Amino acid sequence: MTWGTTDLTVRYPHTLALDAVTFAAPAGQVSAVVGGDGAGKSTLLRSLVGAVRPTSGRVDAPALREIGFMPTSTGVWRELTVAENLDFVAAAYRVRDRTRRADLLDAAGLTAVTGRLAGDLSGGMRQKLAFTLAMLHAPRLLVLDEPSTGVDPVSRVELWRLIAQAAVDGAAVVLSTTYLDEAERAGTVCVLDNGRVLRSGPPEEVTASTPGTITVTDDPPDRDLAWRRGRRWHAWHPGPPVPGETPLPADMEDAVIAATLAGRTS
Ligand SMILES: Nc1ncnc2c1ncn2[C@@H]1O[C@H](COP(=O)(O)OP(=O)(O)OP(=O)(O)O)[C@@H](O)[C@H]1O
Repeated sequence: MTWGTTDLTVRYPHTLALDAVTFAAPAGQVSAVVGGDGAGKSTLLRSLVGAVRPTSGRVDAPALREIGFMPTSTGVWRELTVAENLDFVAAAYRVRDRTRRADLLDAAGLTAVTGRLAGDLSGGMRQKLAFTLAMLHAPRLLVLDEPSTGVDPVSRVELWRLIAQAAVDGAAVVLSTTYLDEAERAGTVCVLDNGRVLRSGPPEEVTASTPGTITVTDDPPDRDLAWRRGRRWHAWHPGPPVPGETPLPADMEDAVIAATLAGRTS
């Protein structure tokens, strides 16, 4: 089963947030949506869960009770304990399977803190609780809006393990992220800018289709066409390599930035 959108356009009063976006999220896979601030990531994810009404185009998603959604604001009740958060969602979705609940808590490393207020958890633990809540009713479509933002690198690894497992167990997982190294782990990547799809496909196809030439430099000729990587800069221009230039093979971060620059300069 594949969920997704076809030619989806969403217009807010002063903004065209999505412009004819076609996006596929197959079951058993993690599909990542990437792009800068305001690219339209949240609007696409919220459209999939029925929280945003399409201006035109189509959304294919399962019934609401078969969708799990983790919004950017984490989606936990801070004044409830971990156990009470789970009870609340279990009651709402009529989940009676205590084993699943215990297994998810265990996998998320939260078993020892079930009596703690969600508001007193660390940021990473809170994200894992939010993920557990979104997963509890075994949704067929799991939509996660920037699940790892603000999570430390160790917790990010653990969170990714849980996310990948949800896909292995058969869910179609859609997540947005601004961490482009993470997108490299997804089955497919959709690069958005200004509401348009710039690239989509498996990560290696997206990086292989990087336009123009990227080089490493200490002193980029045009800082609008360059980005910092560690202590050095990566610089981009739209043409093929010029004599004397050593082009750099793009990773996901380079590919997304180059595609965005190409989209804006063409
Ligand atoms: N409810 C709304 N009303 C009006 N404009 C909105 C609304 N929600 C989002 N927008 C605008 O639509 C565009 C896309 O926003 P969206 O939140 O989908 O982007 P995003 O890629 O998720 O960005 P960010 O990572 O900054 O949240 C932006 O220009 C934003 O200002």
